[in-house]
Amino acid sequence: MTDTLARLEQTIAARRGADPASSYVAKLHAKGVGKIAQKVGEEATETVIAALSGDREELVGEAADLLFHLLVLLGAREVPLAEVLAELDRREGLSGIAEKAARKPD
Ligand SMILES: N=c1c2ncn([C@@H]3O[C@H](COP(=O)(O)OP(=O)(O)OP(=O)(O)O)[C@@H](O)[C@H]3O)c2ncn1[C@@H]1O[C@H](COP(=O)(O)O)[C@@H](O)[C@H]1O
Repeated sequence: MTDTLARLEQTIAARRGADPASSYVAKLHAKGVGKIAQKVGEEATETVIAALSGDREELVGEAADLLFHLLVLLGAREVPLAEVLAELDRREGLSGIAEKAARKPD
């Protein structure tokens, strides 16, 4: 699974500088990070709607759109997927209570 996302991250990075007329990734970048963030919000909402509708196929499609646009957003902000995965790995090592404390130190 992470192989797929890592490959997609590389494809997105390679397409950033392409012609916006022939590349959706390049078209999004040309519109700026605000537009990319907006797309993530839209795809998240569509994912929620699909989950609530009970249409499994629709949910799979919307979740794929969401993950793709999230990778585009991370790339635009120069946050490598590996950094996000490392954060998830870190949390995996924490219990529920310890995780709460680690995330919200008082
Ligand atoms: N995984 C995807 C992927 N998922 C969704 N989409 C595109 O995301 C868009 C979402 O559709 P919308 O109707 O919401 O958006 P839109 O109407 O095109 O745009 P707006 O009007 O919202 O600005 C569609 O154009 C889809 O084609 C994707 N476009 C590209 N990829 C991957 O990115 C790679 C590079 O793509 P290019 O940059 O196009 O070469 C591809 O090989 C794929 O692996």
